[in-house]
Amino acid sequence: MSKKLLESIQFPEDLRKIPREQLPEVAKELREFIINIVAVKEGHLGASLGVVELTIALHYIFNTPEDILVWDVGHQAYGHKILTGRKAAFHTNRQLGGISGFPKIEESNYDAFGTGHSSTAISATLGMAIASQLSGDLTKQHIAVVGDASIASGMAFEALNHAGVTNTNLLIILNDNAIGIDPSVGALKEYLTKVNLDKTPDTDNIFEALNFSYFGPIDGHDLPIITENLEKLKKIKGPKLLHVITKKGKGLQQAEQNQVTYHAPGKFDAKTGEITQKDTSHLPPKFQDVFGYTLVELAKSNKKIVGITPAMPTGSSLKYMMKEFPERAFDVGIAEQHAVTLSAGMATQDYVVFCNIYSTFLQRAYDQVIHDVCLQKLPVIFCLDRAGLVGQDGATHHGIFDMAYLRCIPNLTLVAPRNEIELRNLLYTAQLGLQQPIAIRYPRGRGNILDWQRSFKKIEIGKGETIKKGSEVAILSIGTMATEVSQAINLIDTSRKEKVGHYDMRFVSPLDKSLLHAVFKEYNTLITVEDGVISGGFGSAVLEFASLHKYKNDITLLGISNHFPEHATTSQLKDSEGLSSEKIKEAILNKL
Ligand SMILES: Cc1ncc(C[n+]2csc(CCOP(=O)(O)OP(=O)(O)O)c2C)c(N)n1
Ligand SMILES: CC(=O)[C@@H](O)[C@H](O)COP(=O)(O)O
Ligand SMILES: [Mg+2]
Repeated sequence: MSKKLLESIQFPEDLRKIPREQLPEVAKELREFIINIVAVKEGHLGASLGVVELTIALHYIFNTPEDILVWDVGHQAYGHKILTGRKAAFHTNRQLGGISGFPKIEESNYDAFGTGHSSTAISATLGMAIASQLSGDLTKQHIAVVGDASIASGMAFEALNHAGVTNTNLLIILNDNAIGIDPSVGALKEYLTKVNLDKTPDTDNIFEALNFSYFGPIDGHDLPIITENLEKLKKIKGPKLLHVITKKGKGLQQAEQNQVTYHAPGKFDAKTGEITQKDTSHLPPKFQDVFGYTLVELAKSNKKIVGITPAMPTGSSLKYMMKEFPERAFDVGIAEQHAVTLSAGMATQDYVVFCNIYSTFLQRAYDQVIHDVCLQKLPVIFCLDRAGLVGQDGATHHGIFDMAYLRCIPNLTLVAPRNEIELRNLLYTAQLGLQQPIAIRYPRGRGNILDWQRSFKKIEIGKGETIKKGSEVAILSIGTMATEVSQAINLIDTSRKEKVGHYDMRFVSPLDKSLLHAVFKEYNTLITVEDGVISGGFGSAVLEFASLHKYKNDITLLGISNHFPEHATTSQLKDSEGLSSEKIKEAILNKL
């Protein structure tokens, strides 16, 4: 058997030694390599398969890492990682102690800029290109690879607007596969489709109107065509954009045909592409589905309800409402800032707006939350999915800051249900008519309750619940951390267990002051437990309360200390952050 070409490649300099006509064979091997490992280790699949040829061509034609290559989002950079020194480590992708699923500046000098959140690549690359210009380096190339859904985001447009009046060596590769995680949306998507079908006269070219030299569209799976175009572009000065048409999931039939599922399919058969089926019928629901199905239920009787998602209809399960009430559910694309202010606008007109955003992505719309929603006391209902530790996506995606960054905003109610039923009841309560905005945070994954579709009950705003009474140590938990706390208490022997009380505080803002006064008076020792950063979070709120009321109790805060947790399973992460039931038990025993 002939030796595989990929075996000879550790770094792009090895790739560049391979004759150009053999590059399609490298592409075939690289695809197989990605499929074989992702099939077992899981991760993002379709996006990387779609850019195999592009990845090879970029490293072949440009002198990376001297020429700078930035991947937007970075979920498509598996081929890039494999060709830049991480082939042997690729089986550790997204695992504890392994390489990151996204480009990471400290992982390799080929990862010019860390990513995970979308639409940052043009700004970052432009920054590098301007820096090169200032340093007098006029030959270095600066390349940003951006997807069709990501380029429609506000940040990308801001960068295009700036880049167009520079004379930098900036090359944007628009990787247009007409889909994000879900199908791309909006007028720009329609425009790109027209360009692709050659139905737009050149004078209308939107990128040329922004002073870019525009090239394409070209077939992004045809290596001779891509390499030829990149060679040509190397010699052209100033900002330029190459429009490349690719197919997400290219090379794996199932992934090409079912692009949404194969964005990140979990385990699958590398040969057939068949996803390893798990029987989930006996499992409790995912929190996202509790949101999605409950919203449909509520929207049936409350005609004022609308749902908004920035590009995550599948991940958030807003897709159920989009199917049932297409005129009242909106996917606005990767546009978190717009999603928030759009919600504010609709709320002024007395619509009951459920704006569902992953906790980590709401970070991008912080000013809109403060300035457009909370300052005006508009009763937008924020549903923050993926709050807490999310697992293998790692540092860029953990939803661990929301309690700290939202709790300080006046007029905003901040609540974390401890289970599916509470989430359902909070969604119900929120649409009954609130006088101010509310943020409901809940985690990735499943809960514990099978019969969660019970009749609705109103939840009193600002009221916590006593789960278990004790005498010496009170545990104050927020959200689904209640489960770990209950398990921790159950691990303690009966005589000491009785001394431990457990309170689900539910609301981070407003705090349940009467419950807190009672707890501070009954117990000497308090432990707060949260799946968020300690600085400024829920435990900090309890400390502020203690200070204000001059309580001198012993208080310990459990949560995430001042660092960025990496990628690993959520249970591994909970353990390393001191938030597993075992670690919480130890913290309790230390106090007994
Ligand atoms: C700010 C932000 N919002 C949402 C996401 C979630 N997300 C990850 S990939 C993706 C779609 C990207 O689509 P596109 O840019 O077309 O790349 P493709 O997956 O098609 O390669 C989305 C919405 C994100 N990473 N960052
Ligand atoms: C790259 C990205 O941002 C998304 O694909 C993200 O990984 C989705 O996360 P969930 O799997 O939690 O929906
Ligand atoms: Mg796309």
